Amino acid sequence: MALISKGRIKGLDLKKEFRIRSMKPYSSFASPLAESLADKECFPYDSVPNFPVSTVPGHRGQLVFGLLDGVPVMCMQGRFHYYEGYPICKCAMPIRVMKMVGINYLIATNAAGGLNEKYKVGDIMIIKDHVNFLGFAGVNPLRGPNDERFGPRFPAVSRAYDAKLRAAAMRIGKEMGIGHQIQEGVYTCLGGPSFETVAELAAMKILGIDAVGMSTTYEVIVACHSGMTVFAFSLITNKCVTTYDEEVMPNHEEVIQTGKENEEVLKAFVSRIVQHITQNS
Ligand SMILES: O=P(O)(O)O[C@H]1O[C@H](CO)[C@@H](O)[C@H]1O
Ligand code: HPA
Repeated sequence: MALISKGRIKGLDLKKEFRIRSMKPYSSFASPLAESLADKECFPYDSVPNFPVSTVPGHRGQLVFGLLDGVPVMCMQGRFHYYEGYPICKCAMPIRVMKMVGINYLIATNAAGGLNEKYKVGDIMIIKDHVNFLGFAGVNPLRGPNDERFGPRFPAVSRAYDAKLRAAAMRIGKEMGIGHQIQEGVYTCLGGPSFETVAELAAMKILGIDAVGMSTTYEVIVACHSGMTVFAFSLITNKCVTTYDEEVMPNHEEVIQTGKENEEVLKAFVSRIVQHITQNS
């Protein structure tokens, strides 16, 4: 989800480049947060020229524009993952569309497995940093010719996750009475779609990783490259299976179920962070 503000990127014309005028407003299904927006306009991904289409069960496929408690926002219902078969730059393309429509703040959320033993299912982990395993193998969304209109060839990402917003989110969590559920940690993105092996998780623990997923880092890199301010968090939807004798295996159903159970609290959390951003920017 992202906040729309003035100041579209110079030299880029969204209407011209994406023929946005040809997109038909559409509304059928929606996640509760996007559903709760006022004055919504929805655009299914397959109506946007050159846009990828989400193939993951539980991941919807439309862009939703509207007002969240009076603040103009753009939501993605359904994101793109490398394991779906798209090049990584295409997975991150919606972030560039956001930049082009004048967005300067990105709030990225994901479902992740809790590797840190202190984490419980249902915890919210504010992301303070990431380990981009895909990038270790050269799978970086900025690979290829650099488009200078968005940002520099070699962007720094060492402060990708805004420290002030992280602190504010921590405060907001406490004010909401969910302080005990809020964590702060390091997220990693794996290629997926297979979940991790026990040995892989043991290695990741040594690296200081707290939560494991298959998204977000490539979106954050692209947002950071184009100068957007980023806040991101993981909902810990399951505990990582770190021994060979656990009865339950990692599964997507548990991920979906935990997401559903926490919809309302996440919606309120995001809404309050959005209010904080508008009051402080
Ligand atoms: O990161 P998001 O898109 O929230 O989803 C996470 O949940 C799915 C696995 O259950 C994977 O797609 C993983 O990345
Ligand atoms: N591993 C990887 N990705 C995930 C997980 C997990 O345990 N849970 C949700 N997305």
